[in-house]
Amino acid sequence: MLIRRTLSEVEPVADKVTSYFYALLFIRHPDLRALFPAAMDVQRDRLFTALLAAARHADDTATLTAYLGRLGRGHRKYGTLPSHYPAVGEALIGALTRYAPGTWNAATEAAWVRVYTAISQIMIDAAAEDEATSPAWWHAEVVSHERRTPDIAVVSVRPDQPYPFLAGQYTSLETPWWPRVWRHYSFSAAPRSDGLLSFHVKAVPAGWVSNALVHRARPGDVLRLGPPAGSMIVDHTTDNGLLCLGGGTGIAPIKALVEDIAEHGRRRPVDVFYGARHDGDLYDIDTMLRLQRSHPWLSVRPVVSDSPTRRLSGQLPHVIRQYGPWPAYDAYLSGPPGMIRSGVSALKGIGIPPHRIRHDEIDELMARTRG
Ligand SMILES: NC(=O)C1=CN([C@@H]2O[C@H](COP(=O)(O)OP(=O)(O)OC[C@H]3O[C@@H](n4cnc5c(N)ncnc54)[C@H](O)[C@@H]3O)[C@@H](O)[C@H]2O)C=CC1
Repeated sequence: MLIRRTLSEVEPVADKVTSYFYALLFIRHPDLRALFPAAMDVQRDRLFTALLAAARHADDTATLTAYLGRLGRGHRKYGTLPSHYPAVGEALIGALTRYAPGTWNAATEAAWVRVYTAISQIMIDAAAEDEATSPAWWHAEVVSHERRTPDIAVVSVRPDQPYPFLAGQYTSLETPWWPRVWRHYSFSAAPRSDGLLSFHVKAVPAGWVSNALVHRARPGDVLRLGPPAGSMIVDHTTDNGLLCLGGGTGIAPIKALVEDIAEHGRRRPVDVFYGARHDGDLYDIDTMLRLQRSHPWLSVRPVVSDSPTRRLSGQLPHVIRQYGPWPAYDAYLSGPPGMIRSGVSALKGIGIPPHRIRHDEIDELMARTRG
C-alpha cells in the first residue's frame, strides 16, 4: 500500500526520478558507470518499468518471483554482482525521498527498504543458481547475412557454446559497434541440429543496433547473446490447432513455431496470417509458402494493409474476423505493439478465451521498437 502510494506520486515525474537516481548512483559509485551503455535513453525507462512491474505484482508471489528471477538471470550479461545491489538501493531511496515528499516518512522508507531487499535477494539468488548451469552470455559469430529488402536482413550466427532455447522465444543481442546496448530479437527457426541461430532484423530510424545489424554486420563479426526468454511457446500436451498472426518481422517466431510443430510430428492444424503493409514487405513469403507445400496441416495467408493488392487486403485483426470459427485453437500473435493490442481484442471478440492467447509482453515489444 505504502509502496503503491509512492509509485503513484512519482509516476508523473518518472523521468526526473530516474535521471536523479542515475546521477546519485554514478556520483557515489563511479565504477558502476562502466556497466551501463554510453547513452542511457532506453535504460532510464527500464528501471522504472521494472519497479512498476514489481509493485504491480507485489501480492502475487509466484508471478513476482518468476519475473524477478528472469530479471536477475538477465542481469548476468551486464556484469552485475551481488555487491552492486546495495548501491542501487541507496540511490533509489535517495531519489524517492526527493521526489515523493507527499508520501515519504519513516514507515514508507522502511517499507521500501524491505521490498527492495526482498527484490534484490530474489534476483541475486536466481543469478547464482543460473551460474551453475549457464554462461552469463554467449559469443556468436555471424555466418550468413542475407539482405531481403533494403532494410530487412536475415542474420544467422553460430554460438560459441550450445545455446538451449525453445521455438517462439527471443534473446537479447549486443553488437560490437554499440557496447552494452542490448536489443531483443526472436529466433526465426526452431532449434537446429547444427546449433545455428537466425534472426530477422529490420533497420528502424535511429535504431543503432538494428541499423548496425542490417547495414554493417558481415560474416565473421562476433555478437554477444544473453539468455533465451519469452513464453510464447507451443504447448505440446494438447492437439489444439494454432492460429498465428505475424505482422512484419513478427513473422520470425511464427516460422519457428511452425517448424517446431513439424518436428514434433503430430498433425495439428496451423493457420498463419502473415501481415505486411505492402506486397514488397512480405520478405519471407517464399519460405512460408514452401513450408505450406511440405505440410498439409499448414495454411499460410498473406494479408496486405496499406496498398492495393491481389492478396487478402486489410489489417490482420480485421481479416481474422472473416475466417473461422476457431473453436479448438490456441492463438499466437507477434508483431508491432498496436497489432498485438487490436489482434488480442479481435480474438477475444471471436470467442478465443484469454488464456489461449499468447504473445510477448507489450512492454517488452515497446522497447524493441527502438531497434
Ligand atoms: N524481429 C523480430 O524478431 C520480431 C519483431 N517484432 C516486432 O514486430 C514489429 C515489426 O515491425 P514492421 O515489420 O515494421 O511492421 P509494420 O509496421 O510494417 O506492420 C506489420 C503488420 O502489422 C500491421 N499493423 C501495424 N500496426 C497495426 C495496428 N496498430 N493495428 C493493427 N495492425 C497493425 C500492419 O498492417 C502490417 O500488416 C516491430 O515492432 C518488431 O519489434 C515482434 C516479434 C519478433
